[in-house]
Amino acid sequence: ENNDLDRVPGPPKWPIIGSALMFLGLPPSQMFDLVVELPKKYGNRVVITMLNRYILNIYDVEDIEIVLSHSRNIKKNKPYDFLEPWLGTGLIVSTGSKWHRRRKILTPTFHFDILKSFMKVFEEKTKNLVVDLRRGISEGSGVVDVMPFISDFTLYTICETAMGIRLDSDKSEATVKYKQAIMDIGELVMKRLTTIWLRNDFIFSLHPTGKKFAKCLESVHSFADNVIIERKKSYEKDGEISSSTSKRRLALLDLLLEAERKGEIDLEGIREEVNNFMFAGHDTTATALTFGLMLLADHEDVQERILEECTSILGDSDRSPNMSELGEMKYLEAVIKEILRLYPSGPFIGRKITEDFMLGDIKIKKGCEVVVHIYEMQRREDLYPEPEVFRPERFLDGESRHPYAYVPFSAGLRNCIGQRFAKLEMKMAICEIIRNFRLGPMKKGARPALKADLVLRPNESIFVKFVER
Ligand code: HEM
Repeated sequence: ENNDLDRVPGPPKWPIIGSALMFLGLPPSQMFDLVVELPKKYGNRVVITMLNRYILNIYDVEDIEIVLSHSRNIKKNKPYDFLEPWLGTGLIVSTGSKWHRRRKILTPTFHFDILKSFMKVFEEKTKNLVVDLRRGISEGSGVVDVMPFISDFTLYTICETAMGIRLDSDKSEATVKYKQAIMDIGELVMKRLTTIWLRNDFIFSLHPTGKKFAKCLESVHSFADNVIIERKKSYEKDGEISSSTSKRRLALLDLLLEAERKGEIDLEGIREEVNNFMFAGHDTTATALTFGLMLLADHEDVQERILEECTSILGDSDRSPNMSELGEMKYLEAVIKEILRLYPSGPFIGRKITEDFMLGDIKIKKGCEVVVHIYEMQRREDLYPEPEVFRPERFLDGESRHPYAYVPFSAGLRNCIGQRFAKLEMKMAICEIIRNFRLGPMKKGARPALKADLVLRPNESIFVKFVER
């Protein structure tokens, strides 16, 4: 049968296995480089085939707009299946009416007033981060491997805002196990994704990676279940959320329990969503902040402008900014935009097409997969002059740009539900770090190789010099 995708360029295809050979056994960083090379070699639309799969890769802003703004092609593609044992069919993986229902239940969770109530958590966790960094600095003679510090910070923050649990101060065995499992599980999923034979359920279940994955799942699920059951008990007892234990900080879980009472979701569904938010809200912001500190360390002028802006808004006071003050920080906002332009935490996202549609002059048929390459698009010379240069000013000088030229949080119906949460958290963290420290690079202009992971990651540790202000 005639398929327009057969006319689209791409790497050599062999019978049956298609282009799979070129990816086989590649370490993650080489895989990432290979993907980045594809449009340079084949143009703005590249087709890869694999067994019976057709995967169209797109890099052009107009194509990306058509795909992301499509109101019915909202199903995720194949690789997301491997997240299912962990995330179920929660908001990230679900589709169709289930996705619509869940999105409706969860949207109010990111309402302005609820985000405002999270500010206390952001503030407290940021203060702890500064203290931890100070310890790291003295242990490392001024040099810090930033990712582990930032990763703890974002994990503690999402955990407390989503479930009301303090992972940082709770040293009980279940909590320690949970933290470790959450840290390990993404890596194990990634290993499975990149190792062809581990994709088979039976082989995976017998392999050490699969066994470790099963253990992690057990810890994650039993921890989440306990939190939910406890919360439900006190919810039922009080008829409302007891403010003494929650301090009104359990917004996500509150809303979900409320929805359960109305019969809109069951306990299994609540567990799914708790897991979805613990995942989506942790690594994404951790990796963005880590790349951000690397870029800031290289640009002292940008640090100075951030500091000037903080001082002009907060004066001599050393208190943390509140939500409206963070809103006034337009330069910091541009800094965060520029960080996420260069290092979007989700470098590419995929769809499985459920309804034929036209992508310009080619017909995309039901069953094929489309991968939107956010990372490469946001580094296109025609959209961003000197694309590799970190220059927050490009978001301040009124340059006009295609509305889909900047989509680190995706766009359309399946955009990131947590984007305002993420921006507030990042703003608070960068603001407080810059107020306390002057950052410097280990080697000016050095950029780590990147690797394809569940989120974009550096292939090696990122070290930054910290000097107390
Ligand atoms: C800098 C940080 C972040 C970035 C760059 C980011 C990016 C994205 C992207 C690109 C998507 C679309 C994924 C896809 O189509 O497969 C997405 C979806 C999602 N994000 Fe984020 N995200 C960030 C932080 C957060 C945070 C903090 C939360 C939660 C508190 C969150 C929750 C979600 C959820 C639940 C979805 C699925 C939404 C749906 O399909 O309806 N994200 N995010």
